[in-house]
Amino acid sequence: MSTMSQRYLSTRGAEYGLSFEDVVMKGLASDGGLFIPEEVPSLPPSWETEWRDLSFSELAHRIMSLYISPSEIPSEDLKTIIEKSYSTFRHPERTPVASLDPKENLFLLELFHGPTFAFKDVALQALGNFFEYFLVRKNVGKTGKDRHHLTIIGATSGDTGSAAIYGLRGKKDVSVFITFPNGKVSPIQEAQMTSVLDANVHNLTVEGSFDDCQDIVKALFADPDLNSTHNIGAVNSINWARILAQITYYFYSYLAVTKSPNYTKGSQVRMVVPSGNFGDILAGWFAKQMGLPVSKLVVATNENDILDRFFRSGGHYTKKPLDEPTATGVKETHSPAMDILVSSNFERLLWFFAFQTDKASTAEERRQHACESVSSWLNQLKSEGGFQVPTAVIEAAKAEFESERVSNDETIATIRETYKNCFPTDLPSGSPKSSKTGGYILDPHTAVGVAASRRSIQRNPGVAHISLSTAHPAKFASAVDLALSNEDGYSFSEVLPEEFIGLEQRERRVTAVPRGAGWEGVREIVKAEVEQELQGQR
Ligand SMILES: Cc1ncc(COP(=O)(O)O)c(C=O)c1O
Ligand SMILES: N[C@@H](CCOP(=O)(O)O)C(=O)O
Repeated sequence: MSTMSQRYLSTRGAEYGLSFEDVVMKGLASDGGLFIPEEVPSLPPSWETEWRDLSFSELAHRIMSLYISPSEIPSEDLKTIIEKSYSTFRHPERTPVASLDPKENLFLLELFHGPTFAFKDVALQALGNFFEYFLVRKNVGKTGKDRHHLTIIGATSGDTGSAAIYGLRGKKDVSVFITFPNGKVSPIQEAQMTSVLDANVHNLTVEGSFDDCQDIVKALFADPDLNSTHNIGAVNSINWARILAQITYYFYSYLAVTKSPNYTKGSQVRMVVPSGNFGDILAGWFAKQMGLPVSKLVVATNENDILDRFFRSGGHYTKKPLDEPTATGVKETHSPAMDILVSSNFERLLWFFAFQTDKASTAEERRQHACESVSSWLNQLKSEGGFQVPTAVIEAAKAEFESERVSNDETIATIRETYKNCFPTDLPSGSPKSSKTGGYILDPHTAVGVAASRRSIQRNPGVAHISLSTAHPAKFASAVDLALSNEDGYSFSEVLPEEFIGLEQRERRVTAVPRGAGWEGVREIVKAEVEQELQGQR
């Protein structure tokens, strides 16, 4: 038997009553919507005492069990999947917390201790193992063409791609295609992806931006031809498993911070999240909705600020700023993984706020209305470039969220000021700091979050802030060098993990999608490369 939080529906209403396996394997719903649980589960009443001293994997097991029926994945199997996923992390705590600025109650949640040094590993190590688990089960006793073969298609601005590749390389019955914007990911990120030569890994460069790559992926999901011949799957945060796996570190860090000697007992906790596609902070919202006592979630954007404009404009979600109608798309910033014009996961959040604020008397009617509202908003986004949500929806959103926009200059200044002024004494092993001065070295995405945290602290003195550190600075050498090259004791080579040494010189494999080939061109490449890969196995 499954509970409502273990059953899933599409935000646009065409599919409902799906299992966790269905939504993981499909990725995107057939109506273009995103899968969400029919209900957000509540926490057991004694969760805080019971969960306080659990390991990261044990905590993940408790949380995931609320969303995955044991009739689908027996509890012991789920435990094995989780333990395998996090055994690849370098730090025993998996996502440790450091006291970045104890005087200000500012903590940093380090999410970069996984194989590719970014927060995406937390979800993509698990997703790779979920795929493997379901494929092994589907293929018992099958051979050759009868085997279920999954074709993963993803878009990346740098981090999802490498984390997905590391989560899936060499796995049986799955091919992974990653599209990324040519020249717009950092050299280390590009090398991380293209130096993986396993036969089931395919990198494709696209002329354009991350949004162009994301549009190609969505068009491929909507293509009946490809879907009837290949089983298409997703690794982007459109895949529900990505959001689910990330919920764990919101609980883990809350419990870690409230146990820290640097935490003032009883003070409220805010969490600040550098945001692009809204997948990371959405997991925080699920945690809060389940009952995690976080007083506010703060969305931190770079100059690609559609989310910040939504909150500040009273609920207008629009690709182009109202006062900048001639703006022509995504800006290139020092935090390139967040150079995203449209945040795909926002649809999930809007669905819940539409559902919660609807006045209909039954949950069934409210669900249907929420699907209708979301479908109409997303249609408007496509046809008119934006939409306005009702007052009740923006008010509900503001009760849970605040937002900050951080400029390029502020990003660099924050990396510099942190290096000069923050010398945490409780640093986890593998944290990036100068061995001469002890100054902490932020990556530019994390710096966007820290700058937003500083502003939030000014308005809310005494409130504990957990700022999410989403990547290791070594992935973004140019921004870090720009901020620190003149600073005493700084040397980039010192923060370079041994895993990155020589990476850029390794042999690579990548296919360039011809300019103007569009999603149809990508489809033909996918078909040809899958065929070639399968022939190689026969
Ligand atoms: C390093 C880094 N920080 C922040 C983000 C933004 O996260 P999200 O897209 O889940 O909002 C990304 C990309 O997604 C990233 O790679
Ligand atoms: N920043 C991301 C962009 C893709 O977002 P996703 O979270 O939806 O996979 C990246 O690094 O690729």
